[in-house]
Amino acid sequence: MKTIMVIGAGQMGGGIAQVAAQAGYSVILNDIKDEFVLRGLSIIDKNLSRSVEKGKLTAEDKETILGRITKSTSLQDAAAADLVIEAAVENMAIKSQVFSQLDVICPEHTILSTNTSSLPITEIAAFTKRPDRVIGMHFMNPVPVMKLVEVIRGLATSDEVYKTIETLSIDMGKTPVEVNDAPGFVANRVLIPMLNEAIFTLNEGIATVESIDNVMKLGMNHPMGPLALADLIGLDTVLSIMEVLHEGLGDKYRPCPLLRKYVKAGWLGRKSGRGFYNYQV
Ligand SMILES: CC(=O)CC(=O)SCCNC(=O)CCNC(=O)[C@H](O)C(C)(C)COP(=O)(O)OP(=O)(O)OC[C@H]1O[C@@H](n2cnc3c(N)ncnc32)[C@H](O)[C@@H]1OP(=O)(O)O
Ligand SMILES: NC(=O)C1=CN([C@@H]2O[C@H](COP(=O)(O)OP(=O)(O)OC[C@H]3O[C@@H](n4cnc5c(N)ncnc54)[C@H](O)[C@@H]3O)[C@@H](O)[C@H]2O)C=CC1
Repeated sequence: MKTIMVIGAGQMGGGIAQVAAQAGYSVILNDIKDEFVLRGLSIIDKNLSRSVEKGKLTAEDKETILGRITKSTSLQDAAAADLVIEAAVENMAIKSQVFSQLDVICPEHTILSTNTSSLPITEIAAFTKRPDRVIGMHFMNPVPVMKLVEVIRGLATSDEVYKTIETLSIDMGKTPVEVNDAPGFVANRVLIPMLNEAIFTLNEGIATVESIDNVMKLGMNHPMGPLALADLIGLDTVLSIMEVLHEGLGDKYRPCPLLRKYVKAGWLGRKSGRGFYNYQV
């Protein structure tokens, strides 16, 4: 495997492109607009500069890594990819469009993977004529820091494709963990209801934003509180995942109305400058 195309240059796609380029792969970073690709590249540049300042990389390494990433705003560029990692927004209509187009554009050997947080891999695979070559590759945020990749097989995913992705994840410095195709897989089945419950706690006036986060940081040693973590993930993504859990697993997983209200207001967390906290964008 030589060339990886990453679709979506947001916080996840940018991070995935960075670790893939650091692992020596040629990366095509794709988004719908040039400005989004440039924004993704500038975050990668900033991350690598920080590593240079800390003495973890040389300035020359940084340039070599950046030199492995090419920009793309056309899905047709996937014709050159051995693997595609899709990290566009958490929306089945968009993913279905992307996967059905990729199936036509990509050579037969190309593996099509998705970084979806919660959507069924088997259903995404069914938008292609190569369901045996479709797989879930679920990285955690922030990608350059977090070790886990959940690897999720669809019903038809071949053993060969699973093995390739397992090996690639290790090459990228990650630890793959195999989980079955079910709403939210393991990570988000367990994590996101906790974030939703923290939002209910806020909505019911039980404590302030800071107090809720402090309880979980000081009491449970979580590196960040649930409301700060929801802001990091993106409240639109948290809501999409809760909706998948709600639809697939029942009423226990009802999204908190305050979460819906924030998303409707465009308060999406760090990426929009406002969520449970305020940020500079
Ligand atoms: C929604 C889904 O589908 C699945 C998910 O991803 S769920 C979310 C999973 N992620 C989490 O739970 C994250 C929980 N939070 C944490 O682990 C930590 O708070 C954190 C890693 C984000 C920040 O750690 P911290 O110690 O508070 O801050 P800080 O000292 O600034 O950073 C620690 C290191 O991470 C790096 N880092 C932090 N944020 C980064 C980012 N966005 N990109 C790249 N590197 C980053 C820093 O440069 C620093 O690196 P060094 O060790 O080389 O110095
Ligand atoms: N935010 C998180 O903590 C995590 C998110 N994920 C998943 O990763 C995916 C991306 O999430 P984020 O990076 O957080 O979102 P984001 O909102 O930061 O970025 C998404 C990017 O996809 C682009 N995009 C939208 N439609 C596209 C298309 N048709 N073609 C190419 N690019 C397109 C957008 O312009 C945007 O730049 C989602 O499926 C999400 O569920 C997975 C793990 C963690």
